[in-house]
Amino acid sequence: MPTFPVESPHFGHRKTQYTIKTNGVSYEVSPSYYSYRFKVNHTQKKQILKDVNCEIKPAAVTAVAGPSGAGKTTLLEILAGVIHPRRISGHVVVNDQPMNPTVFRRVSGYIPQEDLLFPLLTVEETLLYSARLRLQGGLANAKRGVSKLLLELGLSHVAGERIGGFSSRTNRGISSGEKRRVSIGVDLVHDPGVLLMDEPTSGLDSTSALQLMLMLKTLAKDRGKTIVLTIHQPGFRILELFDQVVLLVDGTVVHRGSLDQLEHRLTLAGHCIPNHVNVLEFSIEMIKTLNITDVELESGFDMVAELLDDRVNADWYHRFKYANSQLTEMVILSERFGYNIFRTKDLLMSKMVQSVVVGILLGTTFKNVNRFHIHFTTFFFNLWLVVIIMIFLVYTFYVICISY
Ligand SMILES: Nc1ncnc2c1ncn2[C@@H]1O[C@H](COP(=O)(O)OP(=O)(O)OP(=O)(O)O)[C@@H](O)[C@H]1O
Repeated sequence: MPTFPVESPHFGHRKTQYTIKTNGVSYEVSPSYYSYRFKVNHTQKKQILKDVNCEIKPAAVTAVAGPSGAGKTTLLEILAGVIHPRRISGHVVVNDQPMNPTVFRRVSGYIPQEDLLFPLLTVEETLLYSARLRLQGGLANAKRGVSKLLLELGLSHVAGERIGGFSSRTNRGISSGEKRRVSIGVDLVHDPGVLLMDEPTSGLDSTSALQLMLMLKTLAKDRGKTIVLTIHQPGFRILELFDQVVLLVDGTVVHRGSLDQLEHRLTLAGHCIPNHVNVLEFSIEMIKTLNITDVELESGFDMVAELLDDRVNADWYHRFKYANSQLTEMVILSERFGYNIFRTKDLLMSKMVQSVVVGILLGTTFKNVNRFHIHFTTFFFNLWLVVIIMIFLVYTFYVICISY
């Protein structure tokens, strides 16, 4: 019986390649769920993906393209195991076995559209904390991995610079392209076999976008990574780097395969692609007129006939080991938190003072309760005051924590 390979990561070591297939995947959102998230009143279920079949090939770059709202991000979240297979109909299989999202998320890297980085840490520190959390072998091994990664991502020249805020003029930090590469680095640090990226080139100028895509292509070609990304309007040179394209419209796949095949289909359907427009851009424009029944979809893969039972999933799970103990993780996270706090001394002090003042004000309002002959002793007043102040302090810490 084949087993799902989960190996402890080693930099430079060629790891197992991954193929991901979706078999008849549909995704519906129930009214209560999306009313809550999107604050709208709907009574009917909303179907976001309909019967999606596709194959994500190993050691290749696959682009999921389509007009806005086509369901690209949703498909990527399903492929990444962010949306649990229980919430979809159909199957997602990884190396011919049902996806176990818990394990899969650990052997893959999912990079959302927004860069979720700590603005006050430097590029090197950001990667180092991620490496310490995800790699075995302690600080020395993490440092070795990070210096290799900095070179690979072309970030050595900004290693000591802070990431910086997005709107802050005083703490502008590194460029958007560099931030994107750091985000990729954070997920690349444990050498995952699969990288899933939502709009990696959005907000980048054409040169930075091309550089980033060239780097991803190298990762796929030279290091055997399975790369899936969503993309909006790629330029001509970026298009050449895609090994295959999954074109989505209204939650349905209208093309999967190479761009040459897409061009061939458009020509067969009687369309003439203008010289200055690339084939993907043109097909997204023409998508409504592209009759998908005219030309059969390329049959890129055989359906997985038989899915293995849950015992295999259990086996995957037990074979996986975290790089560090929970205690070590807590120490590393506390250290990172401390760093951030230390670098925001002014903010921390003002929040502390604010908490104490508000706590005292709120606490003293209950002093008058005595006048209404309720038996609160001085002890209870003081206790109440301390509780209020503590709640505000914990809240302040929490707010600072989630802000960074
Ligand atoms: N949880 C949800 N509840 C309700 N609607 C949702 C939910 N998730 C996605 N949608 C809707 O599904 C559709 C597809 O969303 P998705 O974000 O996948 O599209 P997209 O192709 O990535 O769009 P864009 O290119 O603009 O980012 C959109 O109309 C979106 O509003």
